[in-house]
Amino acid sequence: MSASELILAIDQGTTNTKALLVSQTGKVLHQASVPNQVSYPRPGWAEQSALDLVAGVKSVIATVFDLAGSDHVIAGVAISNQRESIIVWDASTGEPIGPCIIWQCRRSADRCDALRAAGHADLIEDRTGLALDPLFPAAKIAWLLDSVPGARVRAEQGELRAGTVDSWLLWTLTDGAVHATDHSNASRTQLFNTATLEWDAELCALFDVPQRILPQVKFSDAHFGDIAAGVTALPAGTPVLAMIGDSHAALFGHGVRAPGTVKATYGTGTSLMTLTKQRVRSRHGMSSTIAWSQSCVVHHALEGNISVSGQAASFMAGLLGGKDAAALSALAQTVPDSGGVTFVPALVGLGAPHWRADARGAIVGMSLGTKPAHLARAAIEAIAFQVADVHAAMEQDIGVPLGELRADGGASRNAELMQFQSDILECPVVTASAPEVSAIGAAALAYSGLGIAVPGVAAARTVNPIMDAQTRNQHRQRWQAAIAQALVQPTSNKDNGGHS
Ligand SMILES: O=P(O)(O)OC[C@H](O)CO
Repeated sequence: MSASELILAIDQGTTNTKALLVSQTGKVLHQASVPNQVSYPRPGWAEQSALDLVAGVKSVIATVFDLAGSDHVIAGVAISNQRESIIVWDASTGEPIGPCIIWQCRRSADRCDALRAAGHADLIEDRTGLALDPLFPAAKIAWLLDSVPGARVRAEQGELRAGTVDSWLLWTLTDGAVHATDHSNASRTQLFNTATLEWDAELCALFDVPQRILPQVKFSDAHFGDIAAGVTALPAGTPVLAMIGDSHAALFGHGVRAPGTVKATYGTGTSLMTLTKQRVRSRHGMSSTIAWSQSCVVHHALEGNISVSGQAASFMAGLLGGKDAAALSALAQTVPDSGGVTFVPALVGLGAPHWRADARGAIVGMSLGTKPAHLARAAIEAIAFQVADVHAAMEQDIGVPLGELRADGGASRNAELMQFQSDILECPVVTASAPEVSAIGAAALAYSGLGIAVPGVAAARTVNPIMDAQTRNQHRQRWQAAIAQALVQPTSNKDNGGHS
């Protein structure tokens, strides 16, 4: 492979869709990004247009292809994606039968509750490593099949296909030639048995999902298929050489190949992940998941997924009439602390380690002295507090103190947040020199299949704790009291999308 042959990595996230041209040394040579719309049609629901996601991918590919010019040859494509978001489409027309129901959506909460009430939660977690929760696609697929007229019959007759975003993009980029996913994405569906490495017939029956509509599961560094003629700016036949969930790709991008290092990706939500020697069952609210499969070997991990973290800042910015998360962060810096105000961004329930779909957001501790800057500060601090909760639970599962935390994603560039994170965790936080670690990780995985070892993204700086123990404990107690408040708030049926 000559040095001019490069991987184009797509990072299809909830908030943005990006494409990056990544060199054989892991350097980002060109990149493009477009924002995505998310709709919230009812309390607790969240969805995107599946066709808009494809349009965004085509647009960023075209921009990067143009920027690459004739200097570079695109040897292949790597896909990293928002996980647990599901699309069901017509196999002959490629038309989605409904929206892309995204990971944050809670519309299938009643189905999960029914399975729990029937005593199936333990079996589901035992086989998939995932706590029964509407975050995961299984119950969402069933919801779509039952809500779109005629869909269930069509699914049973083999006329429909279902898949997570990687699978949907692969289908469209190959013009319907390939219906496949990788082990990391399959392991997030709550239908994949991570012990047998197959779709689990019993789980498909429990969730009422016909197995025949699910994609073929391949190794994350497989040759998944080839880009079809006229679908994108890329030449026909450009191979798709890697697919991997974004959080998993970030761990790979940090250069982590063995247990012992934990990373946090600060995106719309935040995911903490660490490799494990084998498949484990968490006892402290973590997910046991497949990190990736490479060179025909499956690697397992523990993960704690926080549903709303970076998004807590943009949400609070909106409430306060501010422009965006960056403006909120600037406002937060005008006060030395939150003035005793705590914000729990349980805006779609709480994920790890609590797993309470019925929890709702809470702002506690306000007084007549509370200013918008205190609320802004509380929103930034909430990101760090949630990460600390998952970190503590993960440490309990692992049984030994976790060392430094590797940080990546947009909010990892916020110096004040990283300092507060280190202070609350009482451990060093090492930030990555490039924020786009997921895309670089996906590219590195594709390169690895071509025999090229891309180094992990270098550290930008190490942030050490400076907070005194008494202040840290006060902060932690304040947070725990607020979490308790968020967990006891009554949820009306309407908040679950009208389901009882
Ligand atoms: O859209 P992101 O980058 O926040 O990632 C979403 C996660 O993959 C959901 O599990």
